[in-house]
Amino acid sequence: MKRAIILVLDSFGIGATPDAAQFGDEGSDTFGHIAEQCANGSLGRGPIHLPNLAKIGLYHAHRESTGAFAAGVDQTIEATGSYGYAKELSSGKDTPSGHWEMAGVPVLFDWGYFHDKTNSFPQALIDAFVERAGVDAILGNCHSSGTVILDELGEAHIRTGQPIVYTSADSVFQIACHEQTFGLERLYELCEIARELLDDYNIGRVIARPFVGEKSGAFERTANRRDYSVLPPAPTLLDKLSHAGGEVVSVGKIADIFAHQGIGKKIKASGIDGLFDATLGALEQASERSLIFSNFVDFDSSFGHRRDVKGYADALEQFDQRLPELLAKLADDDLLILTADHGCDPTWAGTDHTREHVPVLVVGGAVPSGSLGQRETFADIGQTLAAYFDLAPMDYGSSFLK
Ligand SMILES: O=P(O)(O)O[C@H]1O[C@H](CO)[C@@H](O)[C@H]1O
Ligand SMILES: [Mn+2]
Ligand SMILES: [Mn+2]
Repeated sequence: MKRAIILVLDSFGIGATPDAAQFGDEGSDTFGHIAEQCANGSLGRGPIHLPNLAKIGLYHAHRESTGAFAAGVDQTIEATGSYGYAKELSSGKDTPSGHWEMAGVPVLFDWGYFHDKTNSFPQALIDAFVERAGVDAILGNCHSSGTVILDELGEAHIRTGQPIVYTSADSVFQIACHEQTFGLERLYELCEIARELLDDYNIGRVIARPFVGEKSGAFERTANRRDYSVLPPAPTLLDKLSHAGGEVVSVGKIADIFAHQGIGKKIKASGIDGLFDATLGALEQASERSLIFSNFVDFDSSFGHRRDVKGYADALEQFDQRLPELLAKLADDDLLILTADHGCDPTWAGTDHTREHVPVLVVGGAVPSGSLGQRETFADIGQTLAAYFDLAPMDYGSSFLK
């Protein structure tokens, strides 16, 4: 059977790219810095232990990317998979760019951004949004971490009914509203209004950020997050496979990231275990010529952006422990690719993504084992899958298949 699985460990970078300085990210290394803090004892836990990822080449890929093994890892584990690391061709270090590029379509234009840290949004945009949304005003209007801003403005939002609107270094317009007092459906309506208004500003995503709780310090964001993305700039591997009669199964937020283009089945799940279970379930049901595409968002949203180094390390180990279950379900011709969409070094200043190499770890008989070396673009993944599924070649990338 020919089935492919892509697991995206959202934000799991393995070392700065050569152009990282242009992003203020020179020296960033999501995996390396997590491993370093685990090994030096500052987190109150021992060295990081990812034996199953190491067996398919994670430690070696990181060493090729940075020049040295990560601190405290077991260097004696032999890498039996195909492993390498990839640079990003896209101009940004955001989630849609990373995912579209791995599906063969890099983002070569510049997104629109709201650069100002305060009073971030143009008055004309705020006026149009407030009027169409039927609210008195907005709260926020600044750059912020999504959890910090809830502590600051969550109570005011409940009191006034005014939506909290914020952005970051990403091309995003995020709207946080309380699920009960404001209403989830109404939040989604506001996001659709914003999506229409923001096309003029070339903004990649509007994100609904529902939350619950009553008081500052006790607010929690829920799994009902929804991303409203613009369409990818060209047909992706997903479109091509779907048109050729294959099936693309989205697990987690993949469908949202691709603006629902080229997706057959959509499976929602949350948490590392929930997403892993959903991926295993999808694989059990998958027929010939299907692609299961899973995004593990928690690495990014719960740990990377939160600068929670221990949380990130623990989550990686949790993921690693689940990996053998998936490997055991692979048929001979299946192809499994583990990768990431950008970095989000939890030891880095600020709360934004970091411009990093991503791991490219491949399991499957079709790809020769050993080092895949440095890949010039994430699009090598899309090109490999196009070849694997006998589709016309993508415009970018070169295949790992010989
Ligand atoms: O701080 P939170 O709300 O998690 O926001 C983060 O999540 C957004 C989408 O990945 C990014 O733009 C980043 O700012
Ligand atoms: Mn991401
Ligand atoms: Mn992110």
